[in-house]
Amino acid sequence: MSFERKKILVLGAGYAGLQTVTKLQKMLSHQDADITLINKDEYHYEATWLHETAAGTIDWEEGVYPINKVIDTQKVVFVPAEVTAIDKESQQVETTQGTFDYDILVVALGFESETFGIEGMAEHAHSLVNPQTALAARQEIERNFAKYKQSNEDKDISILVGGAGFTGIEFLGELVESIPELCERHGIDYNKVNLTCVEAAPKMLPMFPENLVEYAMQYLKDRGVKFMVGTPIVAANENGFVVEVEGEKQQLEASSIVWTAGVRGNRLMDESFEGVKRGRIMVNADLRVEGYDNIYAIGDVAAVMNGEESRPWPTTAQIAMQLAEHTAKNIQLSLKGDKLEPFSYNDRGTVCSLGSKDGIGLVMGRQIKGRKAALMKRVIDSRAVFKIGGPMLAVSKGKML
Ligand SMILES: Cc1cc2nc3c(=O)[nH]c(=O)nc-3n(C[C@H](O)[C@H](O)[C@H](O)COP(=O)(O)OP(=O)(O)OC[C@H]3O[C@@H](n4cnc5c(N)ncnc54)[C@H](O)[C@@H]3O)c2cc1C
Repeated sequence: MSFERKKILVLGAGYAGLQTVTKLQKMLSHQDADITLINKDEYHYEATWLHETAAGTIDWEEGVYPINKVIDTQKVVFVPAEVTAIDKESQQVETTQGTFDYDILVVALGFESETFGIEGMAEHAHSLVNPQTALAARQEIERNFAKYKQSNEDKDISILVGGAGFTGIEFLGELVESIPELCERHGIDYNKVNLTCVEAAPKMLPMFPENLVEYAMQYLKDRGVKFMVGTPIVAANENGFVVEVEGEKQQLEASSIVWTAGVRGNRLMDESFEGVKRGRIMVNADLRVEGYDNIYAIGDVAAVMNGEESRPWPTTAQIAMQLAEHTAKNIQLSLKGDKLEPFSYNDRGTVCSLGSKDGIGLVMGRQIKGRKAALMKRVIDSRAVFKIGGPMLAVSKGKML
């Protein structure tokens, strides 16, 4: 390829940013471009495994790997730093490790918790947005079990989960697996543990057909989970959630509260671009930001339109990785002076785990449940590791062995 050497700057090393870089390093030679990747931490984390860290079914180290392990350091400079500002006019990005110029920018700064202004939620509830927050939830749950045994109280141990969406249900699926073991370790009767899921909408898991939702709900109910659907949480405090039932406010007491009902794109997006809604910016068909031919936004910071339904695709790891592959391809085309290609999403389906041995899913239009779904989930999780890090990483970090 012969063209002027460009500076490509990629922000964020989640599924979107890291997949972009690992593709670019294969597609471009050192003479073609300077590639720099900036990420807060020195490691990549599997965000789709955070509920497992939070419930204690995996150690947090199992869901992370060093970024240097998957990048070609001959072609990519990795800078561990926090991005603090994006200046589109001067084509510069400010970070805690200095200012970086770019010719082409890929913004892949991912998601944060969204509490929709519910009073006290951000201060009092745990969220599952990165390994630190997931670990904090787990440590508090474990501390409460240890304290309970020592206190000789006759009160139950209560955990409240806000939200019966994908993350809330997957988290409950892990909890019903880890809590019996925690009870055994501390000599606590499992019947003394209250697990309650509170959901404002009348229905949980809206992306799945009714029979699969029923299956998941029954699976969790059989293991002691109580559901309060159609019950909005109006506040959170040191004692638990305040909910509204038939117009009356009620305090639900709990030793741990976890909020899983909302995510948004990175707040830096609202500060850096116009027309951003909840941290997500609408992108053109070729994944560039309107008005900026040299800026791509991908993953959870992007609203990518589903042409058929006239609304954006839900933000997922699956689409983030496809957006990344497409962005790498379009960057290569742009460097050659060729026309960019429009993105088209290949939705392969979704699997919601219920712990490590069960689950529900819609894959290639077919329904699956039980052990088959659990196995499929392990395949999906391992595939993400393989796609970014290749076979060696899939062997050491994947879930197939
Ligand atoms: C518990 C859970 C389960 C999920 N399960 C599934 C699933 O089964 N299937 C699925 O497809 N999706 C799932 N998702 C959604 C999926 O995890 C996200 O859609 C995906 O992580 C988005 O990828 P991303 O690369 O855009 O962002 P992220 O994964 O959020 O990565 C963003 C990266 O940017 C870094 N960063 C953020 N801010 C800064 C900054 N200022 N400076 C420097 N670096 C920064 C972060 O540290 C991170 O490394 C799940 C999410 C959760 C929470």
